[in-house]
Amino acid sequence: MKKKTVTFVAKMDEFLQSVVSQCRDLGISEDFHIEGRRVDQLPYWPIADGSLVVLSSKSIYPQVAAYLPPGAKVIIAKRMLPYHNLREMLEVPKGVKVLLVSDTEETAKESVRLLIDSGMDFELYPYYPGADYPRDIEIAVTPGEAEHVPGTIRKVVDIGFRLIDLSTWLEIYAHFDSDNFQRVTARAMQSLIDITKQLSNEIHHAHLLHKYLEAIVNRIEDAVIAMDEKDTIRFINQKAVDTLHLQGVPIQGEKAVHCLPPDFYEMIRQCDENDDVLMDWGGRTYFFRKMHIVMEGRFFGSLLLFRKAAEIEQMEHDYRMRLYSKGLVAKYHFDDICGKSLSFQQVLRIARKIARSNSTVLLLGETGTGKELFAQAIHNASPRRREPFVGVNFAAISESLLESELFGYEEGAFTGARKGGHIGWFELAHKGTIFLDEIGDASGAIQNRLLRVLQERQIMRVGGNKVIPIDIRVIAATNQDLQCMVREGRFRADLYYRLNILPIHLPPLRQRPEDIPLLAEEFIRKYCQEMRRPPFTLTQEALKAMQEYDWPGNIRELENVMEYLAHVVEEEVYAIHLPFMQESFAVPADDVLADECRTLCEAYEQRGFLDDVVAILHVLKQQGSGRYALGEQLSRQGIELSGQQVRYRLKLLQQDGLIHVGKGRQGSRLSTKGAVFLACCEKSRG
Ligand SMILES: Nc1ncnc2c1ncn2[C@@H]1O[C@H](COP(=O)(O)OP(=O)(O)OP(=O)(O)O)[C@@H](O)[C@H]1O
Repeated sequence: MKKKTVTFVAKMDEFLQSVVSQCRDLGISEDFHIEGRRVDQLPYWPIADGSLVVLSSKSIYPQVAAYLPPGAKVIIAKRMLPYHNLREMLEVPKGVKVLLVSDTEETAKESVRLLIDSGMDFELYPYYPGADYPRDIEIAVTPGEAEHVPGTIRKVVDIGFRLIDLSTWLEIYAHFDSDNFQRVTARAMQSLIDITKQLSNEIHHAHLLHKYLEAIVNRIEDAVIAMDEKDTIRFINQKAVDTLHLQGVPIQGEKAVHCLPPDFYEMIRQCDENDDVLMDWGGRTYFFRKMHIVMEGRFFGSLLLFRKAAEIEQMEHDYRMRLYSKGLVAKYHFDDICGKSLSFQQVLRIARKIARSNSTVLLLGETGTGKELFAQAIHNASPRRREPFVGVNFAAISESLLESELFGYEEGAFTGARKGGHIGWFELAHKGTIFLDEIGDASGAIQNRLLRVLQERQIMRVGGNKVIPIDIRVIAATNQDLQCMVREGRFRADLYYRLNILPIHLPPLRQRPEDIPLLAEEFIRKYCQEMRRPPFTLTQEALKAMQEYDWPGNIRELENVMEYLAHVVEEEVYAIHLPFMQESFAVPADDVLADECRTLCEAYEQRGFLDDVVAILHVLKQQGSGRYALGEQLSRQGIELSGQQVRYRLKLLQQDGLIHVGKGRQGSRLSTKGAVFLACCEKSRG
């Protein structure tokens, strides 16, 4: 039997195409011959006689009327939203203003009604070409009419053309007295069941995702609370529940003001967005941060993160310990640097200022003036203090190793290269400071590579081809005259200018003698404490000698002298105790003490004790010692003396004032006279 014809008429092709696919999906094409006409095609493509005519909307009837076959039955299609596309609508945040865009006022309003009926929770505004609309709307939804969306809209969700609804199909089947409509409803129901299944799967997935996120947030070390724009708590993790002692209190979905501790709520209310603050609550200090949750430009609430400050300090401590274990830590601070002379105070002031900047520093000064100390103090006073401090000494490492140590190397870069490659000092110093000590000793080849690193702030490992960006602050130091080296062509001028941005000149100790007593006292305290012995004092005579001395080794030399004295002197230090005086003091021709020592020397020789006595005094010159340890030391030198013999000789030396014998376990030490005596004996023996 020939199929009856149903002709659909619409303004747009897209509508007709969607009808064709709907007919195919629901099996309608098996019962009827389906035709489609655009309104503008009707003058030259007539509708067949006997065809049932279905119009896409009432509004086109006046344009169609003239082309209807005589006696043709006309139905106005009722339309429904394509539910299988509504999923996209779920991505639009709830409660926002949405523009519903269609081609006519009638269809726009109808679509709004359909969306509201389907439970969509938006503020919907119908829009059609020429209509007015609130300008703050940023999202539009359209049933296949995207070309009408105004240009101010940022995001468009096209849910596709509205479909013909079941009641219209029923009308079509009824018109032709066909019984097959049940099959159509069965298929329509099946497609609804499919959509429902799909949605329920998605809800299941969303539920799983929520659980998954909950598990993650519960594992975060921070306490986390998320509140919506009305201050209702939407999420709280276990850490926050424990910290605020909220176990068993209903929280999720409750107003924060009703369930959080009042003083805590007040505190978070006053906190500014994105501000890291330390706050005291419940007798503890917390590190606190509040962030606004903004999506699609709309405020959705706040996220609060907080944590005990002590925990953060512990973390920082652990991190520093890791750096310590790798030796990447600067231990000195400006407070450890002694010196009250005007010239030194001036240097300290400049260094403190420079520390705050990120620029390259060049420390200049003789050996032992404190260049490394300053480099560490500058790092520790800089914003990079929590990051690594890596010291490289160009004088202490061989040229062959230097390049690979500085820049690292890739696996297989050379014979003996470690598996997996090796990270270089520049990379280790990333985010921190690199201290290039004795830079004047860098070879020409290394100077070239250093210059490139300083210019480009990136390195390439030896044997590698990957450029690694590095963020480092450079502090260089030298006791050489770099300017002179540049003039002589031994140091690259461009490297010198790259380094000499913030120069600091450390004065030699001889130029600030007023600092000597203070520094000496500091070192006496340090070494006496270390050796667990009572502190000694410097006599005026000793201090004068120290202030007149040249100190070629500067503060390092002063420190060594104080360490030496801590070993060899008892209570008071005279000039003669000072090692640098001993050479000049050795055998002063007209000195009474020297005469006395010479006589003693002869006396010991006559008694046959001289070798033993000189050996004993030598041991005690190196360090103070108890009787038993002294015996052992002498035995190692091949001088075998019984305990009794050692005791006897020590008694003689004490009587002659050559040693001081300490109380109890303190042991014996060389005296000033002992030092002169030793010098005399050595001199007389040649
Ligand atoms: N102003 C100071 N106060 C206290 N200690 C100091 C001071 N200056 C230097 N020192 C001490 O002197 C010793 C030498 O200092 P440092 O190693 O920093 O000198 P340097 O100029 O880098 O020497 P070099 O050029 O030989 O490497 C260190 O033990 C340091 O602690």
